Amino acid sequence: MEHYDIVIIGAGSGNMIVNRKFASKKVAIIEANKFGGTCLNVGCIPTKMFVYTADVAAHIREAARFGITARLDSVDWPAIVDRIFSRIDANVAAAKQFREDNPNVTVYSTRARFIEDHVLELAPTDDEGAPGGTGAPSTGGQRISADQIVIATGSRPTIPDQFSSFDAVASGRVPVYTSDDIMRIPQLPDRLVIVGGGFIAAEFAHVFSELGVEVTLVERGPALLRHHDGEISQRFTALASKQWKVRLNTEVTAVEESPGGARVTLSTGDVLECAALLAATGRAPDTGELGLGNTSVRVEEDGRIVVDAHQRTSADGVWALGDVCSPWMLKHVANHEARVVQHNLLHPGELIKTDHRVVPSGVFTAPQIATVGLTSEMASEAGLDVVESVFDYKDVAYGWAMDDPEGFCKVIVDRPTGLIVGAHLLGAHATALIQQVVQAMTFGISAAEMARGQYWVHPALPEVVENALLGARIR
Ligand SMILES: Cc1cc2nc3c(=O)[nH]c(=O)nc-3n(C[C@H](O)[C@H](O)[C@H](O)COP(=O)(O)OP(=O)(O)OC[C@H]3O[C@@H](n4cnc5c(N)ncnc54)[C@H](O)[C@@H]3O)c2cc1C
Ligand SMILES: NC(=O)c1ccc[n+]([C@@H]2O[C@H](COP(=O)([O-])OP(=O)(O)OC[C@H]3O[C@@H](n4cnc5c(N)ncnc54)[C@H](O)[C@@H]3O)[C@@H](O)[C@H]2O)c1
Repeated sequence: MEHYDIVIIGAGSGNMIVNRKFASKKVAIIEANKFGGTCLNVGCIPTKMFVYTADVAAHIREAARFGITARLDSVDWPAIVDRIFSRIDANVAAAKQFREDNPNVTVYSTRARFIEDHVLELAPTDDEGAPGGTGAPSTGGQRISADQIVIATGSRPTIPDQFSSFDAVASGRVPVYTSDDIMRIPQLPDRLVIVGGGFIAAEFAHVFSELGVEVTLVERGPALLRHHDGEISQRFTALASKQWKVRLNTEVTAVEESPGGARVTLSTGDVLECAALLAATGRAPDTGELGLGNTSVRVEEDGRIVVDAHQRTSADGVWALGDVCSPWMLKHVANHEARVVQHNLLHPGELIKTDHRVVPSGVFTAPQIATVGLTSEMASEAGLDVVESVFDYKDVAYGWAMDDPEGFCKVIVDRPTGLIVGAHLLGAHATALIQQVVQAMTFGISAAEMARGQYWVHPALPEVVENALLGARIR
């Protein structure tokens, strides 16, 4: 049996662990699907390339408001897909080649499964599953062992259980797309039903509707993005309902084949006709086929691997990082955790801890949304004494330039300390504007210091954050 110093399962964020400091280590990286994982192949990067494309279309549609005559004549979907994936696919191939060229690294392009804490079995190499994989575990594959094993197997999309009871879906006559495959469909559907109302639903609704597709969102809860701050969720739900058809408190009760594609029956009794159906109903940690039952690695009820602050699992010498163990399924969190594991593998006597105190996120929809820290609801539940301040884009000069009627920035400040405990933005460039608040929160800069202890470029958009902070000044 081949033995390694370190084996990494999953070449998403796991792939960034190995650098030249590992040159003296014998390493194996096992990837069942594509190098780069979710973010590069089917997640953050392609979606944002589609979102930018959709934003270009939106600017053309809005041009008349600014006295510019422009018309969106047509959308060339194959050209859009080609621009995005020719770049991504080339990167994926280069990343894999780079690893294969590392003299101390062996790349296994297959699925791994634990036989015991430090022994893995590799599935036959024709197992070409989707991210997270579909291939059954092999019983006759090669076995390898390692002193240290890093589980970085990410997460996979979930499809509501009831869908498997629909004949048309179970037989494959009506495909249910997920974020894994919707970006490479051969042609744009005329009508798309998206089930779900979270991050993925909000981003794809924006993309497809700006490219000319009629979009209906079917969300089982009472609002979209409902785990966000209440004011963000409410305002976004209202704005979304103007752009797309939004069905709240609703579920899909039947899916049948129809001449145009699919006929979708809702719990309200309404029937929707569509050419394509996208499930955006959440993601689950990808542990299903890892054989964790053969190990002493503990798993939460929701399938997440239990890790301590150093990213150690309950099995000695087995680590985990990213979506497979994190309550935040976000790439910047997976990257941070990978850096912690990287350090800890190299310095077993000086372990460092993961810092999850200030984790921001952005939803690249229309309008953009960004958030960090506590929501108003969380602050109130925690019984904190806080000051909240909201400032609208329309009340700063750059908001005039953009003619933005709906954007706003909300900051939540802890009264006793003057420190910012949360910030929430809805509006253009929200995902960039949040970064300065992340910085203040991370380094303990108070709202007052942040507002008046520095210059703010005039008349730039960050003035909306400056003014929100001024509104929350305590002293
Ligand atoms: C549509 C979409 C958009 C997103 N947009 C954003 C965004 O804008 N910003 C953001 O922060 N996050 C975003 N995310 C989330 C982000 O992509 C993930 O949090 C991140 O990629 C997780 O990284 P990871 O390394 O944990 O897992 P992954 O990148 O998923 O890597 C896991 C790898 O392990 C492999 N694997 C699994 N099981 C096995 C096995 N048994 N053997 C061998 N290999 C295996 C998989 O094939 C996969 O390549 C998005 C996600 C999606 C789906
Ligand atoms: N920009 C980003 O950072 C970004 C983008 C995309 C995805 N992600 C990550 O991926 C994760 C998964 O995204 P997601 O949008 O799939 O999940 P999500 O948890 O954000 O949203 C899922 C939504 O689907 C709804 N839902 C679930 N089952 C349903 C059903 N049967 N019928 C109708 N509605 C149903 C839920 O109520 C929820 O609103 C996110 O939590 C996020 O961590 C991040």
